[in-house]
Parts: sequence; C-alpha cells; structure tokens
Amino acid sequence: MPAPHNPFKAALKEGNIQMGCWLGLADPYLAEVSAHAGFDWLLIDGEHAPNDLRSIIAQMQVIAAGKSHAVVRPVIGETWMIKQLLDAGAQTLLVPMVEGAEQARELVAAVTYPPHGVRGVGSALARASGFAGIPDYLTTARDEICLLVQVENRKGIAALDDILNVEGVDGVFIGPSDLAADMGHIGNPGHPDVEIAVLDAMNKIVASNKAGGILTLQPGMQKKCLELGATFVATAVDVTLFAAAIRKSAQEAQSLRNGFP
Ligand SMILES: O=C(O)C(=O)C[C@H](O)[C@@H](O)CO
Repeated sequence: MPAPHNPFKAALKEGNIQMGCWLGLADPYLAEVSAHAGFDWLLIDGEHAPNDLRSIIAQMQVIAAGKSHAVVRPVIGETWMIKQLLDAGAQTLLVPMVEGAEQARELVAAVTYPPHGVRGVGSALARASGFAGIPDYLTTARDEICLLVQVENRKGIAALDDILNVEGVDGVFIGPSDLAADMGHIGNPGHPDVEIAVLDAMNKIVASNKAGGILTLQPGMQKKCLELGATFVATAVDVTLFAAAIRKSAQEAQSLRNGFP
C-alpha cells in the first residue's frame, strides 16, 4: 500500500486551477469551518500565524475530513522543520523566502529520503505513514509530496530562472506583500512596479511548466494571474474575513444602541 495520493499535486501537474484560502486564525475549530466552505486548498500559515506543530497537526486533521487540501507553510525552510511537518502528515509545503537555486536544491533534498535526499527516516512513529500502517510509505512518499517555494524579494526574482531549473520543485509562489516591501513599496502590493514584477515572474513560472501561485485579494490581479496560467491562487484570508465581519457587526450593534436613550 503506497503513501496517500496527493490530489493537489496531481491537479497542479495537470494544470487544473486550484483556488485557495489563507488560514491565519490558527485554530482547528475555525479551520474546520473553512474546510467545508469549498476551497480547493487551505494554507496553514506557520510563518505569520501563531501556529506550532501541534496546532498545524490539529488543523490538518480537520481539513482532511473536509473538501480541501492542506498546504503547510513553515516559518522558514529549515530541514529539521520540514522533517517534522512531513512526518506529521503534511504532503504539500509552501516554503517562504527562497532566494536562489542552491536553497531550492536543499529544500528538495529535505523532502526526499536518502540516498537522494536527507529527510530523516521516522515513518515508524509518523502520522504520515498511518503510524506505520502504510507498508510502502518510505518508497512511495516522495512522489506524493508537493514542494512549492516562495519567491518574494528582489534577490529571489533575480534568481527565478535558476530556481525554475531545479528539479523537484513543483511550483513557485510569488509573495506580493514581501516583494512590495523589498521593492520599497511596503504595504502597497498593488504598486504598478510591483504588479509588473509579479506578472513578469508569473509568466516565467508558467512558461517553465512549473505551477504558478499567488495570494492576492485584488480581483484584477487574481484575474491577470489566472489569465497568465497561474494554477494555485489564494483569494481570501480567514483573519481578514473574520475581522471585517466582526467589526461591521459591532458597528451595527453600536448604531442600534445609539438609537436608544
Ligand atoms: O508576501 C506575501 O504576500 C506572502 O507571502 C503572503 C503573506 O505572507 C500573507 O501573510 C498575507 O499577507
């Protein structure tokens, strides 16, 4: 019996668009709500949300029971961190701040067992192997792991062609917020210079036959990236949605109260 099939990786390979949502509320109860909403993928954010290994596992567990695929973002692409997340059952990783081909090759090695990689062998204890319930996990796991890297500063953009030549990287995600900051337009990912850089990079990614991805709340940018051939596009953030809704509700409550003496 092989490692669990990764439908998200298969969809990207076939060029099937996958629409996603960012999960920053760092809670399995709330992740479960999103898991039944209808997104193709949900990003469990270990970089900017208050997640740890346990909270990431809990969110993966509830997402597994829903209709979405869990994509896990570590704080940074450290080999030991990737080892833990893969053993915990993550099959798709989105690694932030990738700036060069050598770093990308190290990430490929981190998701690959020896002799071709350096992923530590712990399947006997791992949720990923069904707690040793999947006899062929060690020999089939790599094929079902989807490695996505983030290019999100000028150094990464300059190295994009080299990164795209790294075998074993399945997709490249452009991070407009960090790219905007590095380009001198912090807080303004919609700046014309940033948009040009994002779309140029997306063009290159798609042309390389790797999957192109982005998170953008701008409908115009979402459409442009899809038109260029991006296949994993996040269009929502749970924190943003919740915060806006709860603020609106509070304002309505106060307006109602103000109508009384
Ligand atoms: O740089 C970006 O944009 C991303 O990588 C996404 C952000 O980290 C996410 O937190 C939304 O701002």
